[in-house]
Amino acid sequence: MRVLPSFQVCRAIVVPKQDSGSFTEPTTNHFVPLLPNDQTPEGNESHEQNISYKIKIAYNFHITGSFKFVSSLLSYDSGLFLTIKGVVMARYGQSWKDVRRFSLSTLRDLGLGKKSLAERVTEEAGFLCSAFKSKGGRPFNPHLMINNAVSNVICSIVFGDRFEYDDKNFLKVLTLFEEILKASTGILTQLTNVIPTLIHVPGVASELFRAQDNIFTFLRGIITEHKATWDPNLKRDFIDAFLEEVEKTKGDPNSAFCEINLLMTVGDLFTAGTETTSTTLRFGLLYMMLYPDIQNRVQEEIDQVIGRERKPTMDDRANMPYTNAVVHEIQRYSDIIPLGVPHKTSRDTDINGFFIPKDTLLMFNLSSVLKDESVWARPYQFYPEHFLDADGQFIKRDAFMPFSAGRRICLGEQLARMELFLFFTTFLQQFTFFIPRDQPRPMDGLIIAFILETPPIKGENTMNEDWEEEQLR
Ligand code: HEM
Repeated sequence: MRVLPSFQVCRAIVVPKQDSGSFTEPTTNHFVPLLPNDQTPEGNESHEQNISYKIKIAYNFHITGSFKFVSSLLSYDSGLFLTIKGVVMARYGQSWKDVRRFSLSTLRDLGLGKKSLAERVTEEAGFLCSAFKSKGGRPFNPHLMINNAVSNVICSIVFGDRFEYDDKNFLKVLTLFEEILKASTGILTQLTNVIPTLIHVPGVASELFRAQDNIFTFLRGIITEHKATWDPNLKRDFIDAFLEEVEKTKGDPNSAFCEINLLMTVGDLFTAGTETTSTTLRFGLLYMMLYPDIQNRVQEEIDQVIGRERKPTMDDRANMPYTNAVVHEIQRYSDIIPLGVPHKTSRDTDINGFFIPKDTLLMFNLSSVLKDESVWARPYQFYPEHFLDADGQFIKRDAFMPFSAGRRICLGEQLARMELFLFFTTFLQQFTFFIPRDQPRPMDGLIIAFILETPPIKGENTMNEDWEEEQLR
């Protein structure tokens, strides 16, 4: 493995497919405009090749769903080959393009970027605050409740439904995300990554894919229900819109709109739309507990601009530079997806003197940009002033790229930004968060999983375990 140093825009850890002999030694700073997917030639590959993607098991098992589902598509040849559909892990090509374009336009049709969706988010934030209030000021861990509320936003777009915070089935699904993240750093994953043939040992695959399998069973149930009640004249949600495309393109062997792709895309939106935003929000609350002065300043701004009664709207953001800066700093400092999503060069590539051969796995070191010492005044501190000018006005920073960049930039960025601002502002409008007096100060460090996790917060844990057990019983 060779680490390419000092990129101006985005840095990459490059993992050569075979030998590293073909790499030239970097000598100067290099500019990398997020490489591989932007440069893939379109064209004469077969449909099957277009959707196949070679990648190491450590990444496969996070994202691609149940082993049973993909098992027939697995083969072994100095690594694992999977046929992957959906958006997140789909190989750059026509199928990915069609599904990404469709997903973006359907999300817009269903309210993304419009007032109606912002109102849905504020409504959900209100439900969540009521659930917080029901704790009567006692310490508790808001982990699952926040996940549930955030997930409800993407669920209402994709499934046309939300789930109550005490819905036992849904809470079980939410705990599966954590299982997946924990397993991602587990010993079995590491071993399988080093010795991919292990996947063929009976029991290994089912253990690795157990949680995904359960998530996909849940999603299959929802899709089956939709199919049973589908009315072509009524577009209730994303699944209905996708079913319409499946119907329209029936008989076209090259169509991306097949049922497997429906399941994978719904899985992508559901998982990507739940864990990322809720983890960021939990980091936000953690930082507010750790830095009460910053929390006070946000609350003062909320009092001035919104007051205590009116619900926050997206229009408020322009008048709230400090809060906006804090929300950005939460994302910069928590840096929850430090290595982005892995990509692969689909042809030999030459970038400013680097030769990167075809089929090289690339991981983008987003962390090196979000914590770049030459850009940020205090890269390793929580410092909202990173996003404020001398007059206290909000400033955009080029090196703020938690959503990555290029053609594969996060599809849900707009939704995530809206959710972060509205949830966070609603929380601080209604509550002050602090560490229980008898508890030690939690760390502001990170737990490494595929995405980074908040550390356990002791005082909250006690309550949470009771609460979670109570909910799941
Ligand atoms: C704070 C919240 C979020 C963060 C930090 C985040 C970050 C990211 C990152 C780093 C990538 C990889 C980009 C790349 O491959 O270079 C990504 C991809 C993606 N995200 Fe997000 N994301 C967030 C929220 C969401 C939400 C709410 C959705 C749901 C709509 C979503 C859907 C996706 C999808 C579908 C992709 C794959 C895009 C593609 O490959 O074309 N994300 N996200």
